[in-house]
Amino acid sequence: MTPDTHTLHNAFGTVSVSEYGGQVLSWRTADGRERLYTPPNPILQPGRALRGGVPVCFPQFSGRGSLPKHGLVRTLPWRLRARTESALILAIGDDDTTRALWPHAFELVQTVVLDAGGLSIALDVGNRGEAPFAFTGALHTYLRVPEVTACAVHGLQGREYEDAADGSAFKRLDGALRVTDEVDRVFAGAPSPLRLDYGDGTALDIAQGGFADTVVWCPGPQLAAAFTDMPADDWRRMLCVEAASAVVPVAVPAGGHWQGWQRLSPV
Ligand SMILES: O=P(O)(O)OC[C@H]1O[C@H](O)[C@H](O)[C@@H](O)[C@@H]1O
Repeated sequence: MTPDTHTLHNAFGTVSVSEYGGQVLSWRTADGRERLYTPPNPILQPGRALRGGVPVCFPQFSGRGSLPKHGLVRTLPWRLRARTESALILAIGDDDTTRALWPHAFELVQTVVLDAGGLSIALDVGNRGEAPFAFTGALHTYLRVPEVTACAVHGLQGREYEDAADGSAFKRLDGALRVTDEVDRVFAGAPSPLRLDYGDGTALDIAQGGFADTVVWCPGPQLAAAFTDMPADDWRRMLCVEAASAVVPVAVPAGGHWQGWQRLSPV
């Protein structure tokens, strides 16, 4: 059965969110420009992560633990909890599948808002159990770009990062971040906002809160050629700028909540 996709259209554009993974799949600004990358023929298969849009990674970022890569919720059904003229709210809680791998009672509530400020996605992590838990995670945003090698990400210059594409070596970024090959960088305690200059006279401001880190990822030509779920040359069409808490796990006390968000504002 194809999971439902919910679409919201207002004066500021159109956004679509799938119940599969609670994943934002498309965001068009009022000028009709698609701002998120998804492959032309996305592979929708139960249990398989859907590439593109904004996957929600929880309770584990990437391979930083013993759970499946990027955690559990990107391959599970979420449900629409509410919608307004400017927001779609989706939620997921623990079930037998999640408890078998991660024995905690949780509820995630994702609020996707389309307004004059652009697109904002807020994630509320609730601990419904009687003991504290800790998680890592991210809003793994795939930004659509006209040509990634023409782009520059400003705001991270002078910052130290962990280079996951080079044995997790720690390095320092000189100048703007540019992409000519594989990039997989974790900036701990990253500043906000960043500015993505598309290289065509337009830009996107990327702000975040709650999430401590920013991860910038592009597979580059070699990795992309090995992917079965996107065309080999599409590494040029995407750049992931992810609001993440990847380095230091977030602790949520019993009955407590944590909130993190990312906001994308066209300039
Ligand atoms: O291919 P996926 O499982 O969706 O992961 C895609 C990417 O996510 C993050 O950005 C990680 O830093 C990368 O190392 C990883 O390759």
